[in-house]
Amino acid sequence: MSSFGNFRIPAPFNEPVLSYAPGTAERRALKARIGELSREELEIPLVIGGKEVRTGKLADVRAPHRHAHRLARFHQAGEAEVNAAIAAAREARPAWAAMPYQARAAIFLKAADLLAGGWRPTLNGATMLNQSKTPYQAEIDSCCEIADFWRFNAAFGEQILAEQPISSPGVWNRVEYRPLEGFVFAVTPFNFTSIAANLPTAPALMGNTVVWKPASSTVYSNWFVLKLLEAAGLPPGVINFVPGSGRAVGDPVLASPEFAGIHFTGSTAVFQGMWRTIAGNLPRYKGYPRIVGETGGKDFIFGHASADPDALATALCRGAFEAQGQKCSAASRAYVPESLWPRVKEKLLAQVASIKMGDPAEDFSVFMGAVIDRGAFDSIKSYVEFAKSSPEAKILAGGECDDSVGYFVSPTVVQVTNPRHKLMEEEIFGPVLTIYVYPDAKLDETVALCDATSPYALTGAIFAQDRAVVEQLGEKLRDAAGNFYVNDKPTGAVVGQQPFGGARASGTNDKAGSMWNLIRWVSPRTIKENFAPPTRIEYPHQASGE
Ligand SMILES: NC(=O)c1ccc[n+]([C@@H]2O[C@H](COP(=O)([O-])OP(=O)(O)OC[C@H]3O[C@@H](n4cnc5c(N)ncnc54)[C@H](O)[C@@H]3O)[C@@H](O)[C@H]2O)c1
Ligand SMILES: N[C@@H](CCC=O)C(=O)O
Repeated sequence: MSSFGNFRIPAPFNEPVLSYAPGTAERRALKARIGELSREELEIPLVIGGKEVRTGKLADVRAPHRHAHRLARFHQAGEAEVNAAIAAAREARPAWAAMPYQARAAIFLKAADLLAGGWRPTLNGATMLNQSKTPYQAEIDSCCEIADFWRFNAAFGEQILAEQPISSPGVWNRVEYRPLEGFVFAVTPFNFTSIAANLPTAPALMGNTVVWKPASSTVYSNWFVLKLLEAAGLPPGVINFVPGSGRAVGDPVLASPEFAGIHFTGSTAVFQGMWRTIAGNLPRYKGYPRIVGETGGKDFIFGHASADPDALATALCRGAFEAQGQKCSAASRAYVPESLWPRVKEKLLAQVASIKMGDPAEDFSVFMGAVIDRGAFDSIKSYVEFAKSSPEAKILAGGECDDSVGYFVSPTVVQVTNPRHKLMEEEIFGPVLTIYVYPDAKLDETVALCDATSPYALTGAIFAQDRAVVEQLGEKLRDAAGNFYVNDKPTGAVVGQQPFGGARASGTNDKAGSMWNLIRWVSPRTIKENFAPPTRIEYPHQASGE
């Protein structure tokens, strides 16, 4: 980009969601690409300073719905590779930081266009195979949300740079938004390919260089994100790809004096552990590292007697079971008034009974795939078993767990008599919805329970037609969710429309895909230039006379 024009970032737009309905071109292209991907097992290296590195410490990535199907083996990083990645980030930083903002943004804008075009079936196919997502769930994640992150972030970054102070006569005040001094550590979760794409690229857009640790279970789909960025022209060393176990990568990264910030999404326990490590390491860092983390949730739907019962039941079903309930935003606990329960129950159970579960990459008619891996399966199963043995819980639907072919947990609806039941409090991160039916007359105390029952505050939804009630619930549940929905399910936030993130134990609420997130990756420098600097030290009041 030359300096002979004030170039503007093209206006961002949300990538349209394709339908994949029978007979469509996108369906044919996706099926063909899934076929190709399924036939080839990858061996995935680390990528440090643009060079592939093989450690020989291999781990598998498998298709959750068919664990016999190995998608890839990947090389895992140890301390030596982490140190090499930090060195590569250091080396790449000066040229990357010096590149004009518009030139950096152009790489991500190009990546978005490549993704929306020829790369679409690859990213969606890889996500369907690796995260067991249906065509729709893959499309909104690994195509649309990634493209949206890249296009909107480019525009938000431009907005930040345009934010300038006023100047008095004879003075020109300026603020430059410098990248952080050091490297940024991006640590990404398994459940959204889009989050894996956003966490390293948001700090990179603002001029930082990055060490990226993907989740071990999804190194396969994440690998294609890296290849796409390379195809769009990302220079070597800007994002260094270092898969490996959490501690093996995390500990040496957090011990580095050059560590300048972490961009994390994952569980609350891991984030809190890393925060403690960072606090302990503080004296060795050059500055105060930026700590940005979006974490767990125990997301609620609160129904009022004035709600449309069919809309409420549908939101419960879609909100709880899409993507196997493995969205941090998934509806996990619900409060339904007695007066509405018979109709809601009937509709919900009919919808759940109609859910087809299976291999979503093979059979496009399924609604749910498998949960990500053995660890997730065992953990979710333990909650289902707990519900089965609890005198305060009754399983209304589902409750079957079968890992013979894939890690399948059927969509499970549990009714509890105790609103403080373990299943109402803890994040399960699977297809389990727990419902407490409350007496209509106890609305106020049930709302208070909803607010206080879990340590999280990520997403929440209320269903009511009575406007006064909508206002009242919005007020009383103000701090219970960072993303709050009225008469809609609590999942499916769209970049540019519903900036995403929660508070309390759910994270730092820096809102992924927003200006507020990008501001965390810069360290502003204020510059005052005086056009006529004084040449004498005296002030006018010192002159003689009255
Ligand atoms: N709030 C949000 O926006 C949001 C979005 C998606 C997922 N999530 C949350 O993520 C969780 C599910 O994802 P997950 O199972 O991948 O989470 P996780 O915490 O198990 O893992 C997240 C990442 O942290 C890494 N990690 C683990 N220990 C580490 C350590 N000591 N040092 C460095 N890295 C380490 C993992 O390898 C992985 O890459 C759920 O709790 C879900 O609610 C939150
Ligand atoms: N942003 C996604 C959730 C991301 C967490 O897993 C949603 O709104 O459903």
